[in-house]
Amino acid sequence: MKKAAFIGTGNMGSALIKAACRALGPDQVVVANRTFEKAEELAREIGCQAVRTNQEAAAAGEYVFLCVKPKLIHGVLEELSGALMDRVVVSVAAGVLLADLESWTGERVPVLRIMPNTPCAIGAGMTALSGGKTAKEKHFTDVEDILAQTGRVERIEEGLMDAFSAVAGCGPAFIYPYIEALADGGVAAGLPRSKALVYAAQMTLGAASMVLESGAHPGKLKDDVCSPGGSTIAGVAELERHGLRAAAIDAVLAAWQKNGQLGK
Ligand SMILES: NC(=O)C1=CN([C@@H]2O[C@H](COP(=O)(O)OP(=O)(O)OC[C@H]3O[C@@H](n4cnc5c(N)ncnc54)[C@H](O)[C@@H]3O)[C@@H](O)[C@H]2O)C=CC1
Ligand SMILES: O=C(O)[C@@H]1CCC=N1
Repeated sequence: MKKAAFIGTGNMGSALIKAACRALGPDQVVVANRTFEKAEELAREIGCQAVRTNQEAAAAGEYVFLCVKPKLIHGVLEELSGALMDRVVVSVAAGVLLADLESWTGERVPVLRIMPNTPCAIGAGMTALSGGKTAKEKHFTDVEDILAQTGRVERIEEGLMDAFSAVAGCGPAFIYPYIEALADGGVAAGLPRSKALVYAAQMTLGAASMVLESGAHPGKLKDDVCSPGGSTIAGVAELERHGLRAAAIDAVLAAWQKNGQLGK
């Protein structure tokens, strides 16, 4: 028996599969996808096993990670009914409630939800974890061990999962356009495109690390960059004039509302 089976090898599934292979070793990971060739190609790349059906994956792995679209979770669980004895189901799907997962799997199957993000692929992810009624401490710690190479993992109440998803799950897509736009500004000011992107991305990484490592309020860190009468405050004033903060808050709220609808 392998430790982890993954159903769905798309953007999020493949990021988690790579991290699980690093944490457990590829011999502990089995993967399946609707298009087998896609699972096979990933398995060949990282050395884990690909199987042709979801049932084979569930039969081979103790922790069964469901990495398909929210609307497909119910159907996949119906397909797996009878194959989940002594298994633990871990859903990655946004907006699909633990209570629904429990009703679709049957009461005796422990169920957990996780909300990862794509930077899990390089060990820089932020993932939340919630457990259903029959999930035991061992199930939490086992999932945390499987996710050990994905980055930061935190247990949260399920009621906060949609809000967490909006900030951390969707968040990378709110940051990439910003990095791209900063680089565009750099290009407009004369930097070569390839250099401008590296400078913008490394700066973003550094600024985020300052928030996490210093514990200082982002407002204070911003103030530290703004020399009186200098260039930074001129740029900050432009961001405020264009409503950067309102745009960021509205983006998170729109994603939060949508997350709540995805499982329905
Ligand atoms: N993309 C992201 O950043 C994040 C996604 N999620 C969740 O992860 C799940 C997957 O999302 P993505 O990876 O973005 O989608 P995706 O479309 O990239 O991947 C889904 C994969 O599932 C496969 N698939 C479809 N039906 C299947 C079936 N019946 N059996 C086996 N495989 C099947 C598809 O061929 C595809 O490879 C969603 O539920 C989403 O809410 C959660 C956090 C972040
Ligand atoms: O866009 C989505 O629906 C998923 C949920 C979190 C990130 N991607």
